[in-house]
This record gives sequence, C-alpha cells and structure tokens, in this order.
Amino acid sequence: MALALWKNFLQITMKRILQQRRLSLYNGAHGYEEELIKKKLQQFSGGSVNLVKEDNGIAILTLNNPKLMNAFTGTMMVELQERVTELENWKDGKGLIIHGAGNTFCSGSDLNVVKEISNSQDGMNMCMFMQNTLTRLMRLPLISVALVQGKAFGGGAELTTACDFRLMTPGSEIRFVHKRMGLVPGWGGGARLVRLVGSGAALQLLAGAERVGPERALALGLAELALPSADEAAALAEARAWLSQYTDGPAAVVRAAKKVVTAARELPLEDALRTEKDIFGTVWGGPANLEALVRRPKHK
Ligand SMILES: CCC(=O)SCCNC(=O)CCNC(=O)[C@H](O)C(C)(C)COP(=O)(O)OP(=O)(O)OC[C@H]1O[C@@H](n2cnc3c(N)ncnc32)[C@H](O)[C@@H]1OP(=O)(O)O
Repeated sequence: MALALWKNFLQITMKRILQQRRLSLYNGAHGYEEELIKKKLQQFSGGSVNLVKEDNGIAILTLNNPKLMNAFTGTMMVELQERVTELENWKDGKGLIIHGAGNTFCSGSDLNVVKEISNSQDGMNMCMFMQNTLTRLMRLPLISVALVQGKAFGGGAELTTACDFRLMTPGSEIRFVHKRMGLVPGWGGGARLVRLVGSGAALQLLAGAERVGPERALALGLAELALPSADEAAALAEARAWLSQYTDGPAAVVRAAKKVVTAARELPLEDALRTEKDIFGTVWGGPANLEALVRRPKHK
C-alpha cells in the first residue's frame, strides 16, 4: 500500500516537472542554472507574493512590498514562481487578477538586488528565471488581468504584458524605464510589447521610456479599460466585475477558450489548428455542451 502510494506520488511529481519544462523556455541545455539562481535570489529577502483563490474561480495575486513600491526582491521572484506552479495545478480556476499592495502596481526589480547580481552569470540566470516564470504565467489556462494602480515601471511594466488584459485606474502609469537604467527589457516584456502594440509604438515606449497613462494605453491597445475608481478596494471590485463577464460559466469551457487563444498566439497556423482540434475534443459532448443541447438557448 505504502509502495503504491509512493509510486503514485513519484508519477505525479514527474508529470508536474515535465509539464513545467514544456511550459518553460529555458533548461540546462541553454546554460540555465535554476538551482543556482534560486539560491542566490533567496539571499535577498523582503516582501511577499500572496495568492487567494476565490470560490468564483478567480484568483487574486498580490505583489506585497509597499515600502519599495512593490519592487521585486529576490524572494519575491522565487515566490512568484511558486504561485504560478500553484495556479498551474488549480484545475477549477478560470481567472486571475494581479495587483500591487498599497494602491500601486510594481516598480520593477529591487534596485538593491540588481546591484548585488550585476555580474553577467547572475544577470543571465535571473533573466531566464523570470522569462520562464512569466511565460508560464502567460500560458496559464486562466484569463488574466493586470490591475494597474499607481506605477508599473521596469519589470512591473513587463509583468503587465504577461497578462491577457490590462485595466488602469485614474492617474496610473505603465512605463518601460529600462533605458534610463542603461537596460532593455529582459523578462520577455519587449517581445510581448511588440505583439501588443506593434513595433513602432513599442520602440517609442522603450527608446523614449515614455509614460503611458490610461488614455494613451487605450489608444495604443496596451490597455482594455480605464477604470473609474482610483480607490484601491473599489478598483479591485471593478476589475473583478469586468473579468467575471468572461469567467462566467463552466471552468472547462473558459479554460478551453484561453487554451485556443494561447495556441493561436504562439504556434504556426497548422500546429494551432491541430491544437484547436484537440482542445475542441475536450468540450465536444462534455457536460456543458450536452446541457446546452437540452436547454437549446436562443442567442438574442
Ligand atoms: C527588470 C528591470 C527593472 O525593473 S530595473 C528597475 C526599474 N525601476 C526603477 O528604476 C524604479 C525606481 N524608482 C522610482 O522611480 C520611484 O521610486 C517611483 C517608483 C517613481 C516612486 O516614486 P515616489 O512615489 O516618489 O516614491 P519613492 O521614490 O519615495 O519610493 C518609495 C521608496 O521605495 C523605493 N523604491 C522604489 N522603487 C524601487 C526599486 N525598484 N527598487 C528599490 N527601491 C525602490 C525608493 O527608493 C523609496 O525608498 P526610501 O523611502 O528612499 O528608502
């Protein structure tokens, strides 16, 4: 009995590791040393990344380091990876809202950490670590929203681009300040920004380190909605209500919709079509489909 349980545990663990490898970009073959960089990042503690999974299938992920405008310390980078793993294993999940504590989003990586890992090996490993995490975040079968309150700067701006949607409160700003720090995006925010706003606008935002408020973000297609409330709790309630219109309904169907879009966004057409066929097979004749066939709703 104990042996069977142990074997089952090993199988589940192996499956999980393999799934994470598939969803990640970098492994040892790319010179990436995950354990090394995690050990290094653990040396720079402070703040936390908190996750609350609600019964309605929406999770709230809070970047919590308000003393430093929610800048990412080393331990927060590691915690973000852990929270993403938790979300990958949340089979009832449908939506995700990422926001910052203290009514501001995130001021990027903690500059104290940046200084300590400014050598090339640590920098490359940190870059691959964060790209892996944000790629897995982007590929979650959850509809994700960055609720931008206050400032989303540097790595914080990059994080917003790993979400499906960005909602901005009055007075908030997304700003790729990297150039002013002698940098370019390295957490995948450059590649994602070009796909969101096109190469011309992306170049202006990166090379000009331009401030993007709600109005301009809407015009660029960088944000989907300017929320009316600047108040922290009210804005979160508005974001939850906005997201609910898309997460309403059975988890299997909402998750399948996100998977179809992820495949179409990332794969060449023929591969995307085949993947779409496979995902279609998971809902065709499923409980929601059969129930709808009985109900025969009119889509007026
Ligand atoms: C991946 C690449 C990257 O992310 S590179 C990092 C890019 N980020 C930055 O350079 C942000 C630098 N910070 C700022 O420009 C300002 O602090 C901003 C965010 C505009 C906020 O200004 P303001 O509202 O006046 O607050 P403040 O400057 O007094 O900040 C409060 C305390 O927080 C700190 N803080 C802020 N951001 C960071 C950061 N990224 N790393 C470390 N500390 C940060 C400030 O230094 C300040 O701390 P203290 O009160 O002076 O001890």
